[in-house]
Amino acid sequence: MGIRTGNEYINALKSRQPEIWLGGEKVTDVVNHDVFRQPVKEIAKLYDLQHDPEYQDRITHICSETGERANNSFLLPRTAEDIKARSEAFEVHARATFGLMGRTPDFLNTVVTNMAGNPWFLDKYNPDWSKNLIEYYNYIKKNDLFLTHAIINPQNDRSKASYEQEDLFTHLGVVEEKPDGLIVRGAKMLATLAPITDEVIIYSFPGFQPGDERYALAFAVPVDTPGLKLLCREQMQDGTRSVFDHPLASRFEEMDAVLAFEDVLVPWNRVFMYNNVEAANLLYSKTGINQQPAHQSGVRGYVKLEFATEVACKLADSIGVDQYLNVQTDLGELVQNVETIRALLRVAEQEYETMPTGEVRPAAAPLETIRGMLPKMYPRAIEVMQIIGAGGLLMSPTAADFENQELRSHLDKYYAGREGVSAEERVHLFKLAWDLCGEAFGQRLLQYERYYTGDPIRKRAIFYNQYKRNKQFTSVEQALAASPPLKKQVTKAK
Ligand SMILES: Cc1cc2nc3c(=O)[nH]c(=O)nc-3n(C[C@H](O)[C@H](O)[C@H](O)COP(=O)(O)OP(=O)(O)OC[C@H]3O[C@@H](n4cnc5c(N)ncnc54)[C@H](O)[C@@H]3O)c2cc1C
Ligand SMILES: Nc1c(O)cccc1C(=O)O
Repeated sequence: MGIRTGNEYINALKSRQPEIWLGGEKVTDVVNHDVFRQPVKEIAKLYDLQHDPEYQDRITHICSETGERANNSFLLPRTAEDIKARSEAFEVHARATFGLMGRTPDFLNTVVTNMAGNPWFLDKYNPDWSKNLIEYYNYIKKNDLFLTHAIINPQNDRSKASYEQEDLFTHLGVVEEKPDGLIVRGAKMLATLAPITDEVIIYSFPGFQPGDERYALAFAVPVDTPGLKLLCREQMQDGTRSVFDHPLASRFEEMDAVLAFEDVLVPWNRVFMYNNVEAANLLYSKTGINQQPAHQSGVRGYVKLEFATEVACKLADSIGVDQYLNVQTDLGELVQNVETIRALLRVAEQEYETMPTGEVRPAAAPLETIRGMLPKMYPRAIEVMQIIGAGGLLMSPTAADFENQELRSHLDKYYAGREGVSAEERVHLFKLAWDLCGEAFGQRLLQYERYYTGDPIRKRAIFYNQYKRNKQFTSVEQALAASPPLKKQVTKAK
């Protein structure tokens, strides 16, 4: 099949009946459900871009092995040009959603591409696992499927290992082996966009301890596999609010779900790892899924930060406050943050690392730096937006108010911005900003930047420890060497 169209994606959703729970009810028609209708359309647009002559060659390539077209996120980079091709695809996808949808199909495509592109790692433990992964990669690429993933255990008691939780199967683990596969039970989170995807992939961030063997597993199943429940969080928009009043929230709600597996059968050919704490702890670093997906996240985060910065600038301009030094300083800081991320991305792409397998990866240090900085820079952009918009952010009338002829002339007068900015324009812009900096929708977007890549505190600590391990600190040694040891100096002074 190769690249799908938006319609093909939607038809695939229609052909399935996953068990989705939202607000105490089962969702039976996800495509036409108020909460999911528009997000489905936004994802469909991404699939359609692959067929748009303006974008096709920028975001897809002809696969040399199959002769079929595939998204560039399925390309395991082997040259600088491949990295560029991927970067371009990531950016096109991100710009289509202003970076507000983090788990668009390209994200997990990069994850599976890297797992399958490094079969040597799983081969060491069990050649069936790597064979299964390669087959799975070929399958999702051929059918251009959309995956969600859940790699974190539910919080429960974080001070205890999985096997120490009150119930052995609170966290997802293997119950038993059957002739046709594994029976798994328990929950995993935080599966973004799960209700509108085709497939679920399960693996984990490192952190397993001896005793956790049954939890040390990786597999993939269709989202409508019997026994799999998708437990959605409360929606942050109900799908009925006006696009004028909520220009972003009405379009880009990325639903998140806990995945609860109730004795689900995972066929053997979909098992990628099982019963191996060491392999589970090394999967993330050894197969490059700490690096290549971070490239996608970095590009998307850059687009989102730039968008938030532009909104803050337009907000300030619309009410004439960007003539003040304090406002200019805050906005300048945001623009410099955007430039910092852009520069880090370019360094990561140009100073790529070549693996013994021939794979090239954008450089780790700048990608890790983005990982560390975005969780601070994005909240800062939101704070600046709140400071600049001030009380005006709370005072916007609605589309219905503007449509009322009795009110209209009053609104046009009292809500106008600086000269040249009409009331409707200003209010529309302020509503867009409020979606980002006030609405629950915007708070989730902020929480996403803080945590999408794991715990930023522990990630930065790991980064420092790696830095220390690889660094000789030679310049400090050189500087110290210029002055003789203290004993000699004292002697000399005598
Ligand atoms: C909006 C959103 C979307 C997401 N989408 C996905 C997705 O699609 N798929 C997916 O798998 N994951 C997703 N993530 C989950 C993300 O991977 C986790 O949120 C992240 O790894 C942090 O884990 P946690 O939320 O369980 O926090 P916890 O690990 O429970 O941390 C809670 C707090 O305790 C501290 N803490 C916990 N343990 C320790 C420790 N050992 N040492 C020191 N401090 C500690 C942390 O610093 C933090 O402040 C998403 C997260 C968000 C917010
Ligand atoms: N956050 C990630 C994820 O959910 C899967 C794979 C990689 C990452 C990451 O940020 O490195």
